[in-house]
Amino acid sequence: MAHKHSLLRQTLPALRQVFRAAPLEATLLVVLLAASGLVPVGVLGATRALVDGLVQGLGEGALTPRLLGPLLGLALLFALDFLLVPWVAYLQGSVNERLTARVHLLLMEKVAATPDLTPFEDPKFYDELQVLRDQAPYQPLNLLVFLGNAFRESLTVAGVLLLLLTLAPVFPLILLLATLPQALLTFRLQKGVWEAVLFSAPEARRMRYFAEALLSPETAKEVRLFDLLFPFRRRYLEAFHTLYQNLRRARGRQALGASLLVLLSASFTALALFLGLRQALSGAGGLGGLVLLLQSVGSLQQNLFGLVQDGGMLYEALLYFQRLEGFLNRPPSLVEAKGAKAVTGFQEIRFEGVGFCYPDGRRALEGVSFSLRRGERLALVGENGAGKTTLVKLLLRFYDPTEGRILVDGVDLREIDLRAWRRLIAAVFQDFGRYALTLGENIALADWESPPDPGRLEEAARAGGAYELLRRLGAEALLSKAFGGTELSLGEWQRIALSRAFFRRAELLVLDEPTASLDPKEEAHLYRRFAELAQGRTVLLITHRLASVQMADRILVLKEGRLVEEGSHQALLSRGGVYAELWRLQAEGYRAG
Ligand SMILES: Nc1ncnc2c1ncn2[C@@H]1O[C@H](COP(=O)(O)OP(=O)(O)OP(=O)(O)O)[C@@H](O)[C@H]1O
Repeated sequence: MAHKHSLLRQTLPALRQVFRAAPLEATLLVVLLAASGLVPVGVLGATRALVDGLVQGLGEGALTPRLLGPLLGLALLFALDFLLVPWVAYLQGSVNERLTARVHLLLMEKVAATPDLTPFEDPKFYDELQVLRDQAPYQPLNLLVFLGNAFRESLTVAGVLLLLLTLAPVFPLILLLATLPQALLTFRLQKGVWEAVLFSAPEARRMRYFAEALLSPETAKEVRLFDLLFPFRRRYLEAFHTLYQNLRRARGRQALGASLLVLLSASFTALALFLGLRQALSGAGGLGGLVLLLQSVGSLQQNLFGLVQDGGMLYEALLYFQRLEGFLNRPPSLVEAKGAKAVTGFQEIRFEGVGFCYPDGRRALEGVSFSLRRGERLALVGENGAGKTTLVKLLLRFYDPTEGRILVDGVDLREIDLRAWRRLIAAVFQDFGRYALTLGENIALADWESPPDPGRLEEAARAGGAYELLRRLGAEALLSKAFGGTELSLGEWQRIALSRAFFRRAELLVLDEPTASLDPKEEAHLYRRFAELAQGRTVLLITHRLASVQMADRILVLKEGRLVEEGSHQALLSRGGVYAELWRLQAEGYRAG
């Protein structure tokens, strides 16, 4: 009973998704599958009646109604069987398409609607997402095919056993003994194989990873330059051999065990036939009964083994839907406060003793306090890993501080409506997006709800340095090679990302290394325009190029997660601290160059 329950529990999440994706078609599919599962049972019954009719009518030389009935029945059943095939395929295909789209949509909604980035820090979340994403294109189809087969085969087995009951109760029992042990053993061993596959997931994943590294265009240059085919191929093969050894061992056990049971199966089959023959000779079951018995052995074996063979794929598909359900039911990592305040602007943002540890325990910020007033231009500098980007992530509330708080006009950021807050901000990140959309769309994404406005697009492109590009290619030019569009250089993409930020008429502009890929001319140009562009806006600029920092009203220097210096360029230079040292090093570098 407990087993039954767990089987049901395993099947429910999958069934729920199937019926939500396509309720009508799924119901129809169940009906057709049930019919196709019962057809073989009907064929056995009709064959038995036909044989019995034949024995009785032997020598009469005419087709009696006793023969015509079963004959017609058989013809109809065969016709039905042929008829069901295309319609089952049609429904499976159609439900599959809707189910696959549904699974993808559920994943997209769950992941992209998460307001913060904390889940991505959790390796378990990340792994789950990876598996769910990788298998989303084929597990729905596996489910429909293998669950459908299992349903049909179970019905056939049950029907055949019921039919055998009409001969004598002992027959279903003996035939089950003839077929079930072998099927069960095969199932158990087969399960060993799937588990070897599932549990050796790390190997399978490593294989995929190294194959991907050699096949993808992102790594193509280094692969060739450093001759990475050989080391990566070796790693691939190492993973493959481990996986292969495990699987081969499990498969060998499976074949051996199943062979050992052949004797048992043969004995019980012989016993059933002996009893059947005796019954037929005594005239009790008739010849039809004996034929039924013979055919039942074949049918039971075929269907039980079908169940076993498909069991592995079915198990995996059911597991997939269980995982999906678990993933979708994950509680959100960031819960928005009830009655959050919808802000429309701010006068001052204040960091008060802000500290932050990444969920893996790594401390990135400690005791950071400063304020940023409306209209001010603040630069954030510091060595790699000093915590600059982390500070921006907290400001955008991708994470909440682990100590201290961020106040917007005295209100804790956690009490502020997140969407309203983010609408006030435009940012260019180091890893900005490059979307396979048109050039115009790439820029206007920052405010996609507004109606198209060529004037505004032009203005943003001018501000971000993409105006030439816009004029040359046009707003309708499809970008990114993925869909046959134009590919841009990294610096050109960065101009688009900057224009996107300017497109959103935001109060606060956050620029994290906005010029890393720009040529010196455009960089100088951008900073010269900066005062004008930043007019009335509050700006937070992260940069390693100290020359560009001079346009800031105030500079914050971060070192190992702590705020160590704060002041204007001149004040910090005369202080002779970390900033002055960084400045001296850069200036020397330029002179040496
Ligand atoms: N997702 C993360 N999980 C764990 N640690 C992280 C994560 N992101 C960053 N860190 C760590 O936090 C510290 C601060 O990183 P951050 O990206 O804020 O530095 P940064 O000052 O912006 O550096 P850079 O100049 O290289 O961009 C680093 O030591 C980094 O290793």
